[in-house]
Amino acid sequence: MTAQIIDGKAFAETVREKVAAHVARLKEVHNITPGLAVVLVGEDPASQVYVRNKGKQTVECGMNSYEHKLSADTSEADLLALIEQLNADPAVHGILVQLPLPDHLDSDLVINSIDPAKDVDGFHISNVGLLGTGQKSMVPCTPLGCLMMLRDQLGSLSGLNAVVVGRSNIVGKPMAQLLLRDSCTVTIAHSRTKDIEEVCRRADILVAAVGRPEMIKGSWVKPGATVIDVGINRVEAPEKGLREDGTVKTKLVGDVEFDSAAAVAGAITPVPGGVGPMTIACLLANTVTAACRAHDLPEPDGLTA
Ligand SMILES: Nc1nc2c(c(=O)[nH]1)N[C@@H](CN(C=O)c1ccc(C(=O)N[C@@H](CCC(=O)O)C(=O)O)cc1)CN2
Repeated sequence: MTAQIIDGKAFAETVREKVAAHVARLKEVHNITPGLAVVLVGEDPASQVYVRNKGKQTVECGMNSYEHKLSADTSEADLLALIEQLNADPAVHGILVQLPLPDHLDSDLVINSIDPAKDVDGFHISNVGLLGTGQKSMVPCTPLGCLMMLRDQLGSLSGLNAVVVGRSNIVGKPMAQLLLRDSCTVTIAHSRTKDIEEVCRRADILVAAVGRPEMIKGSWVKPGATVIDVGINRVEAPEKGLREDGTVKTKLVGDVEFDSAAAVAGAITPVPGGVGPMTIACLLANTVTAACRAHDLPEPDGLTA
């Protein structure tokens, strides 16, 4: 294995330390405590874990955490009423609705009902438009985390060929916008892309965000490339044996076949322990940024795009 492993867990820790330091200053100098409201609808087990971790890390950084757990059959009207209440609450600087939402709720409608200034996920249509036109916006957490790791690894990204595999609104598209803003030559590849392996092999920066376990093989990676794996896929791992109930144990893998890619790449993020921890760290960073903007105060250095 030749690639340097980019330690997202350690990097996220440094981001959280910066957040905590800025929160302490906001409290001491301005008597402001940033507040993050997280809304969870339903009982999806993975979402419950993410929401618990968000609340815990928010408090650990010195901010206020407001958790709203709603039953899976919550009506759209009730959810929109809660968001309206949070929009109006001056103690709440950031609002996040955990995705995915149950099928009967219209995610676009719900996200677009959040005050764009409090939209710490950066998913509101106004923030999408601002990012796309190079204006100040809230930046989606996962792509922001990827960008921070890339800048830390490579310094200037200017002129590099970047290929983003995946065109989701949450990761692929905003990731491409951020790379373009850093003057990369950007290609978005997806399920219909012709010669996708060849397209990927041209990438100095390869970001995998397709949600297909180990789709991208080492033979798709340009020697020395920086590979960012956004995928979090739970797959059966017969090599780990059986659980007590007789079912096969599972493990997490990314969208990149790690061993073969690490043999070729210059640097690569692992799964777990790569992009995932940066997602929550960047959410905390966005919350401090939102609080600073709400009070017309200078934003923290190095925590925005
Ligand atoms: N409103 C949002 N919903 C969702 C987002 C989001 O950014 N905003 N992203 C994902 C889930 N997510 C945060 O919400 C998230 C995913 C993964 C991790 C993480 O730390 N993963 C670990 C592995 C965890 C495990 O063992 O399962 C890792 O990769 O090391 C954090 C946050 C969808 N919904």
